Amino acid sequence: MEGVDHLADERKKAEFNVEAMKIVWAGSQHNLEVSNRISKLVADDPAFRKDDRTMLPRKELFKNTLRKAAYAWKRINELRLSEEEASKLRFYVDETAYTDLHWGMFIPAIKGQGTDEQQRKWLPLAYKMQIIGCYAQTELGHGSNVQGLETTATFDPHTDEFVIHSPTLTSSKWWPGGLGKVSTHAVTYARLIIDGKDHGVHGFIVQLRSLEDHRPLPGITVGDIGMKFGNGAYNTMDNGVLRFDHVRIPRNQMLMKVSQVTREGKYKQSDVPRQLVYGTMVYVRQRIVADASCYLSRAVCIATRYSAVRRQFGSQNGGPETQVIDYKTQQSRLFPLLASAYAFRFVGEWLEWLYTDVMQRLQANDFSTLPEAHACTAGLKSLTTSVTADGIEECRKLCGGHGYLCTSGLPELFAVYVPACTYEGDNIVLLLQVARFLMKTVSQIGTGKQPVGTIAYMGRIEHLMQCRCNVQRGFAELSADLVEAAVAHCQLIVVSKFIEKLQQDIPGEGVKQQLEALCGIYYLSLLHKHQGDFLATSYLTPKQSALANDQLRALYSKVRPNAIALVDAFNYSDHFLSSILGRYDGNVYPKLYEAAWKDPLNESVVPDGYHEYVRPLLKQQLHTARL
Ligand SMILES: CCCCCCCCCC/C=C\CCC/C=C/C(=O)SCCNC(=O)CCNC(=O)[C@H](O)C(C)(C)COP(=O)(O)OP(=O)(O)OC[C@H]1O[C@@H](n2cnc3c(N)ncnc32)[C@H](O)[C@@H]1OP(=O)(O)O
Ligand SMILES: Cc1cc2nc3c(=O)[nH]c(=O)nc-3n(C[C@H](O)[C@H](O)[C@H](O)COP(=O)(O)OP(=O)(O)OC[C@H]3O[C@@H](n4cnc5c(N)ncnc54)[C@H](O)[C@@H]3O)c2cc1C
Repeated sequence: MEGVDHLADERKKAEFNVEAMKIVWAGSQHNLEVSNRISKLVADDPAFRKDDRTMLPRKELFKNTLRKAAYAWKRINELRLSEEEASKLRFYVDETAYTDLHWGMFIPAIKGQGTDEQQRKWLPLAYKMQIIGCYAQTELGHGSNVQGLETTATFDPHTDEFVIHSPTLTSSKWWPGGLGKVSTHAVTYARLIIDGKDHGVHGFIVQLRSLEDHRPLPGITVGDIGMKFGNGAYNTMDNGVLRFDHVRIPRNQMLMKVSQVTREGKYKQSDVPRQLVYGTMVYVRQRIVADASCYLSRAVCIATRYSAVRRQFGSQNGGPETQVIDYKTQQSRLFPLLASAYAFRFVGEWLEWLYTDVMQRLQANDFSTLPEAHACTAGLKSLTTSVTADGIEECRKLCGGHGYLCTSGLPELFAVYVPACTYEGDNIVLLLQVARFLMKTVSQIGTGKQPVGTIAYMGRIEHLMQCRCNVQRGFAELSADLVEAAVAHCQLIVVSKFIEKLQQDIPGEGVKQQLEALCGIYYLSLLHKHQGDFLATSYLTPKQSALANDQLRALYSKVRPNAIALVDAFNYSDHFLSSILGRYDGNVYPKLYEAAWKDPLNESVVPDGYHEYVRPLLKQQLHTARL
């Protein structure tokens, strides 16, 4: 019934202060206040309706996204929202759009790789959205291999310009979000050519469309690359294709913080690592880690609430059937994901600190922690997005048949999230970067002391490195194993940061105890999953492994009465979750039934097509012997 909290009994079981846990999840009292205010602002505004997305044809869907983005911008300015509040508003609008790339990559690229003069020129235009930008790096033929990009930027000393050109079909820019139909400018990555010498990939600001009539400028061919996975989902984004036919830009539109080209055409590489040209990707990877906890927690919230509502089997003498959340199999699938959501939240906080620290060091020309930052952002982006993508799908399955309905919110959540395993760096390619970092670390141990434990096999590689073959062959031969080592390395970071979080002062009755239980579930479920490795390397005895599994089950029982309260602490509105299964009040069945009749297919009792295609079948006079 309306107004009844079908989960009230579950909420009464909580053994901790949920309001205090909301502050832990939000990061601070201030963050919680801003989240509450902006989330309500969005949820209460019908202009931000999103329950129709999966039913709109692409052109209508996209136009609706443009409308929402323009309306959001209008509200941001009317209400004079701060950058923090504006970012929260875009988060709660919950619709991928060209603005993600404008604010999330185009502006950071100029801030990270532009000179002070270039920032003074371009950032005010971008902040006022008088230009709209995208990040055009990936090409049809190359995405992972940035050094393989083919677009050229050839310096013309006669005119003090760069000529931007797409020499081959595979050099066409392909995938950049916001490029297809909206962006007026791009930070474009191209090979810098001076007097016939290739200086590698650099960033350039290129205008793509007229600010008067939005038509592509001369030499520019640009469009959308077409429909992507799922209905609605990422099809609100205009991922584009772009070709340059000898497009001329002024020399001062090469981003020149890291390296410069003088008026005379002299190339100057500052004494900074060339990899700083990759800085925007590092920035986004660390943000994606924090975002993974948001996506995973949304799916877990839906699956947990529904698991408490859903009853199946187990009725005694006509009494109520068993809540599926009480089945150990349901708990063994759901609670590690709940623990992961919290774990990723905390490692995301730490990674943001690490990134900020590295950026401050760079200001002082201290590059000592750059390799660690690269390895951590790459590895944690890979780990958290893979677990989150798989976790959203598991949450769909945890909801049985109803999880497959669009009104569960889970199919679209999955469809919009899964590209995170690919964009900003394919997850395997990034893990190989971590493995390279690990190998370099191990080789630097290099005093003949063999690594032990789960990285013992790296000693064999090191041995190969020293005697029988070169690093490349050893690395390539064992790359699949090295990727597993990289994952283990990243898991160690996640567990360590969860434990460090628990060593902080955490106010609120019972809050720390719940987080300790979730931390235990996180590392014990990992131990359980990989117990073969631990047993094979004698890190664990069979008895210890059995004890760990017993403790894991005990922790499931400890978390069970608190599960609903632990997902309430995510503080998501019903509007944001957009899920009948995940409703705060648990009023699932009536709302599922009500929603079904709103589907356009039910606008008529007899479906379109009946008379043409069904009636003739029913009325046909079959003359086959079979009948
Ligand atoms: C779910 C929504 C989330 C939204 C959250 C909010 C985000 C903000 C908004 C964003 C909106 C939407 C997100 C989607 C948009 C997607 C955008 C993109 O996809 S942009 C394109 C991304 N492309 C890539 O990531 C390409 C991946 N490839 C690479 O990074 C490189 O090619 C690499 C690293 C694989 C290889 O580079 P290279 O060949 O140059 O190096 P080597 O491997 O030879 O290594 C040499 C040396 O360099 C070190 N190195 C490499 N990279 C870095 C780095 N980034 N920083 C520092 N150091 C680096 C490497 O470790 C080696 O060191 P050595 O000491 O020699 O071993
Ligand atoms: C939704 C979406 C949005 C995007 N937005 C943008 C954007 O705004 N701007 C932009 O520039 N790009 C964008 N991209 C492109 C994205 O960054 C690339 O697709 C991504 O970097 C992967 O590169 P790739 O497509 O070349 O994959 P590939 O590298 O071709 O991967 C194919 C397979 O090859 C494997 N592989 C590749 N290299 C190696 C290796 N050395 N060793 C072992 N295996 C390897 C990979 O693991 C993978 O299994 C977007 C992509 C998507 C899907």
